[in-house]
Amino acid sequence: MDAFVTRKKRKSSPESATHGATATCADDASEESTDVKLAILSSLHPRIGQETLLDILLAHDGNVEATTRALKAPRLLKKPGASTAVPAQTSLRSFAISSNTAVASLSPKKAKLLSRKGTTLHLYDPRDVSDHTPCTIIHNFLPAEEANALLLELLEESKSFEKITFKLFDNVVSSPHTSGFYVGSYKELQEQKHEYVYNGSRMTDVRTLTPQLERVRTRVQEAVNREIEARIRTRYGGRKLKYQSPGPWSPNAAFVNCYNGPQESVGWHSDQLTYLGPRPVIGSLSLGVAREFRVRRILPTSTGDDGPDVDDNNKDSNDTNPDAAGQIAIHLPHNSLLVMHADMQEEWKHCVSPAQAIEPHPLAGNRRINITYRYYRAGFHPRNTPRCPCGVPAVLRVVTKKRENWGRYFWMCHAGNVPGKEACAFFRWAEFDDDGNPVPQNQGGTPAAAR
Ligand SMILES: O=C(O)CCC(=O)C(=O)O
Ligand SMILES: [Fe+2]
Repeated sequence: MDAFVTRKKRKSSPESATHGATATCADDASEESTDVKLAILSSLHPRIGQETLLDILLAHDGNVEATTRALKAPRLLKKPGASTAVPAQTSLRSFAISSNTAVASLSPKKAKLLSRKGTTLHLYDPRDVSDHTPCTIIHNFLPAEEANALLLELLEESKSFEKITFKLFDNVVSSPHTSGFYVGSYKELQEQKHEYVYNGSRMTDVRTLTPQLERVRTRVQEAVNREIEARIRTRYGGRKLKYQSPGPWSPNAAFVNCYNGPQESVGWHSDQLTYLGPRPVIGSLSLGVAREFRVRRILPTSTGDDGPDVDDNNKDSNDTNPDAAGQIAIHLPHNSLLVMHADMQEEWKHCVSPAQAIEPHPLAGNRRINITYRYYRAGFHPRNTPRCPCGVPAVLRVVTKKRENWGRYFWMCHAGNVPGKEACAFFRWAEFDDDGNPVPQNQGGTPAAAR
């Protein structure tokens, strides 16, 4: 087994060098653990079952390149009676339970090792999700009748949902799914309509939480607070992250998304920090048709640009290589609660990509309903945050692409997202205390060019 972890890196062979991603995977894999190697092999050879892959990997001393070469040999693939069925589940946990040898060789893993350029790692098991992503998932979260009652209520609501429109460079585009926005009280509803700005516009359709949304909010709140505590204890070394709110998470708003059919989706993005503050936690409940939620790390580059030309949905409009970090797909079945933890929004992007096929749900047909419960922090109410000279509340963003200043937060003008309006040059570094509360600053901004 030592060979799995101590083998030195080899140079690419001329053969592998002609096969871009394959060459990279094979070279880098030589020092990694069995499960990582299996994940890579599974991505390179999706038609071959994991037990077979493990057997062949073991027979080749843990050498991924040799295993790949052997797998290309026709006798292995075309053996009469040999199964080449696509496994229903390609999760790390299933690698682990498929062989005692694999269990023995498992080591603590880092997500960055697991997903690779051009590959997608599929996670089904809650332990895999919490080990390899900044999320945790609870399956069968609500009692079945409660989940169904909420689903039916929101299917009815969703009949009047609309697509969100926003400006992307010079075009006005609309989201490839519909949504509705809910808050806890009439007062909050009025504030949302008159003080908050989203994508450069005021929201006209704001609703108060329906009875089921309200009831479920309490359950989500309790579960998410438990998950936050567990995450801090088990992953953050016992201390909350810098800027993470120390208080209990108490959701006061919910975006409800409806994906009607396999083609409806949401593109790669991070959720806006403007009203949630830094290091936010989000509780995301899925109902109806099961879909894949994909996540990937944001890779900083020396040339990356976090400047004003990036739209404020933090969409990947200027990302030329969205696959560079590899992707992890988290399976979201009906009645599952996904918690996006405090290390998610600033460091990872997520999306719900179009599906090739979906399995209709008995109550929802082709529809998937998703509720993201969110905690709008008082310190980030627009009356407490900077406003730029155009009169539009500034948006809060974080440097994620440039290595220089990576992780620094800033306020910038949002008017570029208002159709027909040009953004002004308002820019100011944001300052927070350790708990993520804004530190009062004088009002002046700095021209973007002077950064
Ligand atoms: O539908 C989902 O699971 C995710 C939705 C989402 O990312 C969002 O509303 O920001
Ligand atoms: Fe999101």
